[in-house]
Amino acid sequence: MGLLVDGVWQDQWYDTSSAGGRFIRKASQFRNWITPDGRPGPTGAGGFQAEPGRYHLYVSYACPWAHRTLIFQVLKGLENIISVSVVHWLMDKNGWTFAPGEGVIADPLFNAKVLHEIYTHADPNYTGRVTVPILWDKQAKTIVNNESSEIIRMFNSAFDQVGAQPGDYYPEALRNRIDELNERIYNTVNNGVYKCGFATTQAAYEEALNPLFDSLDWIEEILSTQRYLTGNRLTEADWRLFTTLVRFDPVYVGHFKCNTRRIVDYPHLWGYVRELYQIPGVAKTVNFSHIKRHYYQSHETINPTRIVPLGPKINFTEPHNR
Ligand SMILES: N[C@@H](CCC(=O)N[C@@H](CS)C(=O)NCC(=O)O)C(=O)O
Repeated sequence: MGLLVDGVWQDQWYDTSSAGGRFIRKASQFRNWITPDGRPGPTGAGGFQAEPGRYHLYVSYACPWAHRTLIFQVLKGLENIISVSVVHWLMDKNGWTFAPGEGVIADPLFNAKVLHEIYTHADPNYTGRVTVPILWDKQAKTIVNNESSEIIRMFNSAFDQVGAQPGDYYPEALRNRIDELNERIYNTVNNGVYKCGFATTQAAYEEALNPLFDSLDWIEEILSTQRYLTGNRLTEADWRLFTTLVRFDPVYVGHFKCNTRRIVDYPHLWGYVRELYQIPGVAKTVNFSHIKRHYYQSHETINPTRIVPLGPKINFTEPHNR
C-alpha cells in the first residue's frame, strides 16, 4: 500500500515513528456536499445537485468506513440512483485495485486498474492517501467527497425529493446526542481498533486498548436499558458503530490484538449487532470473505505469513431476542 505524492504513486506503509509508534489518521481532502438544490453544504463548493444516475460510489467490502456508505445506500433505497464499484479485497503495493475476483465490481467510468487513477482523474497533482469510500460526480468529473461520515449524511437526506426511500437517521431532535456518541465512539472504537492494530510500540497499543474496552463496557450498559444508542430509534450512531462491531470478533480480536473481550462475551452488544445485521438489506452489505482476507493478507507487517484464520464460528443470523 502507499500514497500519491504530486499525483505519483509511492509504495509506503504508515509512518508511526514520528508519533511514538502511534497511528494517526489523516483528514479526508474532498469535502463537497451533494444537496437537493446544488447549493453548497457545510463544507466545500456548491454545484452538486442530487440527481439520479449522476453519482458513482467506489467502495471496499472490507472497509468499515466504506461499509457505512453501502448500508445507507441500501437503507435509503439508493441502489438505482447511485451506481457502485467494489475494489478487490487485497490492498497490495499498488493500493486498492480492480483485479478480477469474487465480488469485485469493475470501474465502469474509466475502466481503472487501480483506485489511485480515480484520485488523479479528479486532481492530477493529488497528494495524500488513496482511500475508500469515494463519491464521484460523472457530470463534473471530479470527486465530490471521500469522507464516509459526510457521505452518509448526504445519503440520509439529499435524495429524498428524487426517489430515495423515507427514513431519517439523523433527526433534528437527536442530533446533539448522536454527535456526542459519534465523537467518543469514533475516537475509541471505530478508530480505536486501528490505533491498537497499527501501533508499533507496546505503549501506543496499550494507550488505545483500555479506552476501547472502557467504551465497549459503557455501550453494553446503555444497551442493557434501551434498544439503540439514543433510545428506541435507530440512528446514524448505531450504523457507524455496527460496521466496527461486525468485524470485531472475526478480525480485530486476533489481527489487531483487541482481545480483552469479544463481542460475543457482551450479551447486549452481541444481541444488538445481530439485530442490526438482520435488518432487511444489511446482510448483503457484509462480506466476511472480503473482510477477513483483506485484513489478514494486506497488512504484511502485522501478519507476514498472510494466513487467514478459519474461525471464529459465530452466527449473525441467530435470533437476537431484542
Ligand atoms: N476518514 C475516512 C477513512 C477512510 C479509510 O481510511 N479507508 C481505508 C480502508 S478501511 C483506506 O482506504 N485506506 C487506504 C490507505 O490508508 O492507504 C472515511 O471515513 O471515509
